[in-house]
Amino acid sequence: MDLYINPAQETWKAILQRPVFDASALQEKVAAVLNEVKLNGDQALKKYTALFDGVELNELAVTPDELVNAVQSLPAALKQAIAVAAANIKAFHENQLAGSEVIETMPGIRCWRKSVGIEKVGLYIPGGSAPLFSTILMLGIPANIAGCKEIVLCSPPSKEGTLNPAILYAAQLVGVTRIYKLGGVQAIAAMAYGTETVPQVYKIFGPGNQYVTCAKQLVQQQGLAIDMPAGPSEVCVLADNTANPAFIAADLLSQAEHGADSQVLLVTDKKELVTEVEQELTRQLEQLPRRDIAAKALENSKAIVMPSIEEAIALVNEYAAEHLIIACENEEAIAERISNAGSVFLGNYAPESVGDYASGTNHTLPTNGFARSYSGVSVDSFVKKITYQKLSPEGLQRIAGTVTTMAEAEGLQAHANAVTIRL
Ligand SMILES: NC(=O)c1ccc[n+]([C@@H]2O[C@H](COP(=O)([O-])OP(=O)(O)OC[C@H]3O[C@@H](n4cnc5c(N)ncnc54)[C@H](O)[C@@H]3O)[C@@H](O)[C@H]2O)c1
Ligand SMILES: N[C@H](CO)Cc1c[nH]c[nH+]1
Ligand SMILES: [Zn+2]
Repeated sequence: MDLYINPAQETWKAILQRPVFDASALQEKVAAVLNEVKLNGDQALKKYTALFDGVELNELAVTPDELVNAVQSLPAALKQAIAVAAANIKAFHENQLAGSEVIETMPGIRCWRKSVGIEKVGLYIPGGSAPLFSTILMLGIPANIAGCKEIVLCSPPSKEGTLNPAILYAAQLVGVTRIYKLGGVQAIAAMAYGTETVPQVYKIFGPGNQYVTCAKQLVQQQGLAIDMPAGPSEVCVLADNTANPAFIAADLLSQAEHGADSQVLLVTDKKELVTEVEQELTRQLEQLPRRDIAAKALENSKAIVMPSIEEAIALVNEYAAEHLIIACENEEAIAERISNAGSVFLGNYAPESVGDYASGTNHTLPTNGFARSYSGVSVDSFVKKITYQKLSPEGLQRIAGTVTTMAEAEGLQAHANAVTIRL
């Protein structure tokens, strides 16, 4: 990790940059794949699956036999863990479905708003380097609560042309309606445009690598809704002298192991803590099966010593991390002052990985500074909010003058007439 001590404010922006890659070359490559799928449908999907995933598929859809086998083959302990996680995620998200209260703005004029599930949604489940079946719970459960009717899922196949049984099990558990062996740009293209096999959806959800994220952004420019740019995972730990260096190192490594393009940050007012955390990182890294990936991510990562916790909070808000852990005394008071973060973990006993799997909050979160303006996925992401109104004859009489005066001032006589004709 690069170390910065008391950096001047003018340097923060440069220090807090995410790992950069050549976005122009990426966009060109992604746009070409999107276009080919749009033109050639399934044939292009199979071509790119062979090219990028190294497998020739005859069938893109998962078969009923594969679904049955997945349920049978999954260990009972994993099914039990998935059940506990799913129950917590359901409990947290169910509470988000807002009721439709009727507001009488004037006597005889009643207005209300109702959340209606987006009919067809597409879920992208990453699977390039790890089969993230937990993401199915994070997307499928709110989609279900929202009342989405068609829930399409795409995830990259293995070299043997299979999907991990845990992916197939979780998909069935949350009520996914169609499952396809498709990854990367080709998966996003299939759901965005539709092909002979894959139905077109109205909104695409889910995290992914740089190809997936770029494809989602390009189809958004073409008019399709997406959840948000949820790219390489990040965590920022804000720590003072009450923090435990071994816990911090474990938290940093938990996100570093996602991918070489992940970034983790330690921000503290205690210089010695950095040395202690670095020693722990070395010790814990050696024991990780994904140590090569995590070690690469640590090369993109930073430890920043600030003169005070006050300034550390300002820097953390500037960074807008996907995940923020506050391992400080007065963590609740500090949390009140956080204005930019995807999800916040308070105290020494809230490791970020509990949020990744099972505490109940959603792990599909904005990365790359997008937490300044985007929220993570919730039930809201899966609904449209339709407004309604009903007026009585007396209600219309009451508001007529207001509307006709305004319509005539805008020079829109037909608007005014639509009111006066009824009086
Ligand atoms: N922000 C969040 O909420 C969140 C949540 C979970 C995971 N993530 C992130 O999701 C990412 C998952 O990435 P992943 O790679 O493991 O899986 P992935 O499923 O996103 O990507 C795999 C696909 O990428 C495509 N691909 C690979 N190399 C390519 C190339 N050279 N050209 C074109 N396409 C190519 C392939 O089609 C492959 O199927 C990680 O970066 C992780 O940090 C983020
Ligand atoms: N940390 C990821 C979001 O950035 C989510 C995840 C899934 N599995 C493990 N972690
Ligand atoms: Zn994670």
